[in-house]
Amino acid sequence: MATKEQVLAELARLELPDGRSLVSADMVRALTVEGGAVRFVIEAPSPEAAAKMEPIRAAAVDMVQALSGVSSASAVLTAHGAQAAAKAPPKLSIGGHPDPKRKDIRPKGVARVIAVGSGKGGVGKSTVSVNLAVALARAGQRVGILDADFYGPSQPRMLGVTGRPGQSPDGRIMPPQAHGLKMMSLGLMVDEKQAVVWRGPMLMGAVQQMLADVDWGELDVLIIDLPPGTGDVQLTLGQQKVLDGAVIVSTPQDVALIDARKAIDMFEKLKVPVMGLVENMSLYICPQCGHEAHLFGHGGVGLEAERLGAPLLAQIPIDLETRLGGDAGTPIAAGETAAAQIYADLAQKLL
Ligand SMILES: Nc1ncnc2c1ncn2[C@@H]1O[C@H](COP(=O)(O)OP(=O)(O)OP(=O)(O)O)[C@@H](O)[C@H]1O
Repeated sequence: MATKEQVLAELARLELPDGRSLVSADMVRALTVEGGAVRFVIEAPSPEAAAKMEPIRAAAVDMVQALSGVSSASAVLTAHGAQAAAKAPPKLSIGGHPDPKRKDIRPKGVARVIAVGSGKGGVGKSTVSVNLAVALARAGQRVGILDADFYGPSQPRMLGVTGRPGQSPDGRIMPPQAHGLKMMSLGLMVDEKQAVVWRGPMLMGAVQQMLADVDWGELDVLIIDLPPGTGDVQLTLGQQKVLDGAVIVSTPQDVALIDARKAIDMFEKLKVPVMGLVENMSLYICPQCGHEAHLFGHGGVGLEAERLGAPLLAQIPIDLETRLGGDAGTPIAAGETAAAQIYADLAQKLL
């Protein structure tokens, strides 16, 4: 069986026009080797560079395929959003009341829209959203993530995307790409201080624009990272029949669970199927001695899932690497740790 190191060593032999290799130019992302099947993402510095790199991608796949112990190889070419952003600042402005004439805001090319919600803030909803999105992309899905947590947009930081998105020739917003995902966030369009004073109609207008005015293209799934609670954004998305399902994140702590119940009730009233619950910060395993501590209680989310007849989709421990990855713009699910495996399993369950 080939190892990741052997694959990287092989890719390091493939020379780019500037003399560097895919490895020395730090373009290889999300490399996985599973039972002889090798998958990776080549992240180009800009969409223009990516457009010229198809022959490199094909050559890289051929080289890896020829390695002994490799049964199949595939690579996806993406472009990093930040550079693209610098070249094409959008003229489109976000903000303003929703257009009542615009009824159907669900993006046409998107097969499924899944919301990730929570009752209470700070339970890890954005962390779960982005890592689930990355895990789905690693499982071969075409995935987008819409950061609709307008009061605290964290996806740009969690995915390491800065700068403003580009604009397509027909005037739509081009979502930046990172870690194999298309991403859009109000945090890329307006000053954070501006958005926090927005109320109902402004938020609904922004939701409408970020779904309908963004060129999401063809996607298998769009994950929406909701604001915490049961506010205007949730109502707009539910009433306008945008959502196919919702995943609820909670910690096992009672105060979080009480609020999670309210979020679940709201989705039920809106006739959005609750696909399951995720227990985040489920336990802490001491890296020194292996002792398990249930800092926020134990089992509460599982009991709630049972009461609802909805699956408990995952139990995610408190993990330093998860927090560090989130702060550094490298979601933990893009790596090979135990936490990454939990997200891969969560993605499989949802698939
Ligand atoms: N399993 C985990 N292990 C360690 N840290 C975590 C875990 N889940 C989330 N965090 C950290 O907790 C903090 C809050 O997480 P996050 O922003 O995802 O929560 P949220 O519910 O989206 O919050 P908000 O209500 O502000 O939108 C972040 O610093 C994140 O890195």
